[in-house]
Amino acid sequence: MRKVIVAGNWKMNKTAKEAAQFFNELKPLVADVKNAGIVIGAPFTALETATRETAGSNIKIAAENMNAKESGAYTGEVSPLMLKDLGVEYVILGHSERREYYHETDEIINEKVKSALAHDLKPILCFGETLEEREAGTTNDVVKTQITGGLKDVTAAEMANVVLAYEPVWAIGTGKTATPEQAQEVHAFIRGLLTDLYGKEVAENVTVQYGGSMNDANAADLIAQTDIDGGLVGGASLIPEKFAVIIKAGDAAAK
Ligand SMILES: O=C[C@H](O)COP(=O)(O)O
Repeated sequence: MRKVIVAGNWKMNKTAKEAAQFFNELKPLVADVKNAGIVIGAPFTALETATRETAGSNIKIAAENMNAKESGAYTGEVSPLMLKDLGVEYVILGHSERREYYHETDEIINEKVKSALAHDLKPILCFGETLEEREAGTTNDVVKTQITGGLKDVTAAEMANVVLAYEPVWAIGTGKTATPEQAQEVHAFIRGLLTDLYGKEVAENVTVQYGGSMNDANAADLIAQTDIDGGLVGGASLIPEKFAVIIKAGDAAAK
């Protein structure tokens, strides 16, 4: 059964104190959510607070990145063992901001995906085209390259623990959300690609989120699309009341 998951990606926002306040406000707003998964991606410095404040609740915690290695001379990096030690369950990987600002390639991202799975962390693998690539008509080529590159050597069995997030770069942080039709067109392509890679049964059960200016006003129409299974939300996930509306839209769609 394909799971709808609504995830927030706080990016470089919220101190540990602000994170505690956020969860105190969000938890009562979504306590009755039973059908959709809820995940919050928080900065490394807020992860311990986040897992403590959500222990025993229906909210799971994600890191926003990780190193593929378990330990070593990698100044400033955080390992999968460190994330597991904090009770983190998911890790966002391959976000376009990591690809753009920190030059993460499909090969680097694939190593991280495989390491996350090897350490019992669930990767949320991000991918998506730029405006130039969309205008050039190469959206499907870009999405195929990033998915096949990011999932290289990932087995059909491991796909049960993988979440995919289609995030058109031109929609991230811009307020220019893809229309439900635009998003569904690419999500249908992704479903077909997964069928080619892993077979129909696996493809039908992979959660594929949409991300890119999803908010409380447009979430329901996006998540209502056949092949959109929730969202990966940036700006709108920083505000408990707004993010609760998006979570409830996912919960309604999951019924
Ligand atoms: O990971 C989240 C995406 O980057 C979307 O961010 P946004 O909702 O602020 O456009």
